[in-house]
Amino acid sequence: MDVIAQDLAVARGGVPVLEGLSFVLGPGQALVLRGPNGSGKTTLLRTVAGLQPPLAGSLSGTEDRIAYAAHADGLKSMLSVAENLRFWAQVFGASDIKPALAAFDLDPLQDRLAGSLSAGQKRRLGLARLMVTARPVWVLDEPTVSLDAASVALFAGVVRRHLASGGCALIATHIDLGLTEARILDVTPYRAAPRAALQDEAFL
Ligand SMILES: Nc1ncnc2c1ncn2[C@@H]1O[C@H](COP(=O)(O)OP(=O)(O)OP(=O)(O)O)[C@@H](O)[C@H]1O
Repeated sequence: MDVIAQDLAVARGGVPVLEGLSFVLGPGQALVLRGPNGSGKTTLLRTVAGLQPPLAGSLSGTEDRIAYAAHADGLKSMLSVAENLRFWAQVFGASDIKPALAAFDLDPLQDRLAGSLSAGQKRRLGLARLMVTARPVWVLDEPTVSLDAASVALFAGVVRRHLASGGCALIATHIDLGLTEARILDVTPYRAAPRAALQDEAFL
């Protein structure tokens, strides 16, 4: 099933950010969002993930199919690495956390409390969570922040395997993940036109 965005407009804090945006994301495909800071990539990802409604246009193929990895890792600091993964595996009805531990080199850390991990280790755990959701559409916001080169390579491999197994990914990233088959969508041309009335309100 494809994810289809048609003539989508998205807003943040009531202010339109992007408009007129359309794309199709099919099985095995990756779409990388580009654009300067503040251009609306996160807002678009939040909308696709269902955390906020679109201002206009339509989205299909997203319901109950999205695994979203946001800036905040959202880990339970008083649970161990393995307990965190088990928790999410139960929420999503998956059972085996071993492949996720192995893929992100978390085996040696599995009994450590998540709260005691370094920033990069926390990020690896946050991303490992994707693998226990069994969801086909990965929506990733700057997934490589805090990761060293070796971890970026691990992560790129995980994404590649996800695509090869029929999954897809929508990724906002400033770095090149080396996904040669990924398409690029620069959001800059879709910036919403400034609205005088809304801007006036902002100065009140
Ligand atoms: N909580 C918020 N309330 C109101 N406006 C916000 C909020 N968060 C972000 N914005 C604004 O919405 C616009 C789009 O921000 P967004 O986070 O989507 O951009 P981005 O392309 O993801 O940026 P970056 O590359 O810096 O992560 C920006 O002008 C930003 O200042």
